[in-house]
Amino acid sequence: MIEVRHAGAKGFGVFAKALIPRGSRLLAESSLISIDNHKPSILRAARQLTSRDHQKLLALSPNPVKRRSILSNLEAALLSLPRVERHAVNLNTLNIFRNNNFGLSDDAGTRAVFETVARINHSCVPNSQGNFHTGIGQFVVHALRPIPCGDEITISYLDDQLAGGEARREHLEEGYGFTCACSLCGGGSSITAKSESRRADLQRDLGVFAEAKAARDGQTAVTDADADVELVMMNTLIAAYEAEGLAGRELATIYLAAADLAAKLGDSTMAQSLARRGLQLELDAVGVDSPHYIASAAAAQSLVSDDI
Ligand SMILES: C[S@@+](CC[C@H](N)C(=O)[O-])C[C@H]1O[C@@H](n2cnc3c(N)ncnc32)[C@H](O)[C@@H]1O
Repeated sequence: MIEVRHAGAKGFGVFAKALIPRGSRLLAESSLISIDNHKPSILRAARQLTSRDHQKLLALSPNPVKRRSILSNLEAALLSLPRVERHAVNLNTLNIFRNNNFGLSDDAGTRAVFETVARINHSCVPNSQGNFHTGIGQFVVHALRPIPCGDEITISYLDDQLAGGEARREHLEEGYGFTCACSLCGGGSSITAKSESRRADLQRDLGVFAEAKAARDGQTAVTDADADVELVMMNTLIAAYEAEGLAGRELATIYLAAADLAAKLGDSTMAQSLARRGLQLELDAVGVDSPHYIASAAAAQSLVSDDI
C-alpha cells in the first residue's frame, strides 16, 4: 500500500502505491527505541540496541540545524579527545532521536522512534495521522482522506494545527530545522492568503472569547447564555478546521465536546449531527479496534442512536 522513497529536497518520504481509501490503516509499527520517565537516557537506551537496530536508527534523518550548532560548539573539544568517533556517534544518536521521536501520551511519558513512521514528512494540511494504539502496543498511521496513487503520505508535526503561517514556520524551523515546503506554505497562492486571513480571524475570535471567559470565571455561576456562547465558539473552531481541510483526532474531540454541550442545552438534533461527525473523524484517525474510538463511541452512545 505504501513505499519509502526519495522525496526530492525533503530527503526520503513515504508514498501511496495505490489509491488509499479514507480511514485505511497505512501501517502499524513497533518502536525501534523508546525512553520513558524511568529510563530517561537516550544513550543508555541506544547502547541496549542490537548493532543492526542502532544502524537503522543512525540511518534516519538528523536535524540539520541542531547538528551544525552542536558540532560547532563542541568540535574543538571533541577533536582533542580520544575516541572522537564514539562521541560523534553519540551526538548523532541524540540528534536523530530528537528529530524523529513521538510522545506516546501515556502515564510513563514514553517517547519512541518508529523506523517507517520516521520517514513520513510534514504537511500543514496532512492527509494522514499517527497515533499510538494502546490495544496493540504499536504506532498506527491512518489516511484522513482518500490518497491517490503516487501521492506522498504526510502527517502534521505541529502542536497547533490552526496556527498562522509565521507561528508554523517558527515551530518547524526551530524544532526540526526545515523550511516547510508543503502545499499550503510553498505557494504564496490565493489559497494560502485565504487560509492566512481565516486563521488570523479565528485567533482573534479565540482571544476575545478567552478574555471574556477569564473575566467571568469565579464571578457568577455558568448560565445557559455562557454555554450558548461556548457552543458558538466551538462551532466556529470546527468550521475553521473543516474549511482548512484538516481532520483527525483533535477535530473529533472538539466535535464530541460540542455534541455534549448541545445535548446539555437541549438541542438534540445538533448534538446528534456533531456526535456523528466526531465519531466518524475519530474512526478514520485511529481505527475501529482502537481503545480511543471504543471509549468515544461508548461515551457518545446516548447521542447517536444508529451506527455510523
Ligand atoms: C522525521 S524526518 C522525515 C523523513 C525525512 N525526510 C527523511 O529523509 O528521513 C524530518 C525531516 O524531514 C524533512 N521534512 C519533513 N517535512 C518537510 C517539509 N514539509 N518540508 C521540507 N522538509 C521536510 C526535514 O529535513 C525534517 O528534519
